Amino acid sequence: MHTLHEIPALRERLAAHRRAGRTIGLVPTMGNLHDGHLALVDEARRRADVVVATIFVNPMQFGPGEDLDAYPRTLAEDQARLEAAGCELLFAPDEATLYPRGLAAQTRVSVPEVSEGLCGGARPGHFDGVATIVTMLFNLVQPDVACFGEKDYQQLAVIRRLVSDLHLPVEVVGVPIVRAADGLALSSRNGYLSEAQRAVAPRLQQTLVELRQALQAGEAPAPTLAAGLSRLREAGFAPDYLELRAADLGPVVETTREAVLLVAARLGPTRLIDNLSLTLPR
Ligand SMILES: Nc1ncnc2c1ncn2[C@@H]1O[C@H](COP(=O)(O)OP(=O)(O)OP(=O)(O)O)[C@@H](O)[C@H]1O
Ligand SMILES: CC(C)(CO)[C@@H](O)C(=O)[O-]
Ligand code: BAL
Repeated sequence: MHTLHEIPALRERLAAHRRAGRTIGLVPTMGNLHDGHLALVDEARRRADVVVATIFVNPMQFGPGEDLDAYPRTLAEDQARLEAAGCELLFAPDEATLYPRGLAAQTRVSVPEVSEGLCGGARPGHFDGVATIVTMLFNLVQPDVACFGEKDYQQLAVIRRLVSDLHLPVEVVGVPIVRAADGLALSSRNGYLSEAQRAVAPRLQQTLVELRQALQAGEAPAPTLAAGLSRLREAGFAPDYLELRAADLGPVVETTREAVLLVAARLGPTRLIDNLSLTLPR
């Protein structure tokens, strides 16, 4: 696997692959890779000839007081994992390479509606940062296909809308959430949890499973979600939100069948997210 830090070297290598008629699959990440990221690499390998991963802890998507500085940076371990997973190219630029004029002067991409509420409500400006960097990575790599995790459900919806609105020639593929044996969705931020918090963390997914059962049994959403919030607080979480939305993140209406439960909650300083799809009864 080749690790590249500069844009001209990336363009040169990608041009050679394109001249040879190879398709390109992109896996954007912030590094500190785990089996969830490797599932994206596997999917990209199935769908394209050459897999390009990127590692960049994007400052534009972090708000003041968030964990930009603390975010784990583990390049050597990540390179070994990507190489073993069959990734051909790793692009790991630094901030000055991607934002040479600095963040304040940077052109931004904003995706209305789908960026609002949920994580967009709790983290103002976050999805502008995500949409901007993903647009930039799409322009730099020009992939045929790009893989993103369904764990970041709203992010995936934002990226799908961005690709649709700007007519970008890339196929966006969502990859199912990879979980630990006890159900906790894998996340780099799980590494922030103390042993005691790690023991509590699976309650997040368990609560979603319980709520899904109740909703599918025909219980009304509002009191069911209120009971879920109480259960999370009793377990020690400080929830940012717990919501039931239509699968496209629109509001649930009388005719909605395909829906999704979405949650973000803090355990101490660590912010965890999760979601669970469900079919609502008639
Ligand atoms: N458990 C998982 N299953 C499937 N995809 C995942 C999982 N965790 C992360 N991803 C996906 O990997 C890509 C890179 O995500 P990122 O580097 O932010 O990882 P992360 O572990 O989710 O980190 P964070 O703790 O910052 O949310 C995203 O598309 C994300 O949805
Ligand atoms: C898509 C992404 C790599 C953009 O920085 C990031 O939001 C992530 O890791 O999910
Ligand atoms: N996994 C999405 C990146 C972020 O939390 O900033």
